[in-house]
Amino acid sequence: MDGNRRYAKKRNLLDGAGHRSGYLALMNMLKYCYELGVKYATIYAFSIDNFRRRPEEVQSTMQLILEKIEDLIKEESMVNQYGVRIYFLGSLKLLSKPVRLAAERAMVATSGNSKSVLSICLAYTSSDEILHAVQECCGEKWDEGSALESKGAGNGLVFLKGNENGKIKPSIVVKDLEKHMYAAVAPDPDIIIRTSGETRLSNFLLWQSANCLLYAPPILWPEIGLWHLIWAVLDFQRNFSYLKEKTKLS
Ligand SMILES: CC(C)=CCC/C(C)=C/CC/C(C)=C/COP(=O)(O)OP(=O)(O)O
Repeated sequence: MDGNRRYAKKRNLLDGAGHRSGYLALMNMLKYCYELGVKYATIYAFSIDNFRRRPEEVQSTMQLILEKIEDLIKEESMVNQYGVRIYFLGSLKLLSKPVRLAAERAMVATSGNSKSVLSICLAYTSSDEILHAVQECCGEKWDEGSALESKGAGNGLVFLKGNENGKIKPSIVVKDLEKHMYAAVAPDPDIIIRTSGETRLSNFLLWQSANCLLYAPPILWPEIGLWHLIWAVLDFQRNFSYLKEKTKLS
């Protein structure tokens, strides 16, 4: 959702008003997605790097996020109308207690919804997600090794195998790591939309975007509309569905 502050500047508004307009644009886009039958949407709401912004800005953005999480879980919200289950992805321990608790409440409150999944990346970066997955994975393998050791099957390092040079390496496979990614709650994305014309991924879903269309319309996020979404889907259908099929087959 790039360009909220530039949108505010362009219209002589405060930064906060840019993020509020950004939130309205997000609600419209999600509604279009659900009407079109998109089952999984993942949004980059706040990165770990965003914590380095001015403290007042971090505080006001978090205040907005808190307020909007509360709105999302209201009975009459769009999330409940469309049967959307919410997940928050990221190092939630970095959030203030009220925001973290609200995020946890939203995950519990929507856990009975099953039509679509909305993943909200908060205090997220892809490198942090990958590190988290590696740590969890090694911990799990270590526990498996220790369990075997207690059964007398060897030492606690049973998950480490020697290779032909006598060096040891953990027997971790791609699937082990993927299981521990925050984003494991959804399949890999088909399309990433990044506004303001930027074609960088800025540490978003780096692992999961290996076979993904990046659509980067030259507009600021609050200016996004239905036509941009349709254009992204048509672009994907024209160029990418064939490629995806090929990747699956090879
Ligand atoms: C509950 C929920 C999902 C709330 C979402 C609230 C929301 C719209 C957050 C966006 C925050 C953000 C850092 C946007 C990026 O624009 P920018 O600040 O980087 O703008 P710029 O590119 O013009 O500097």
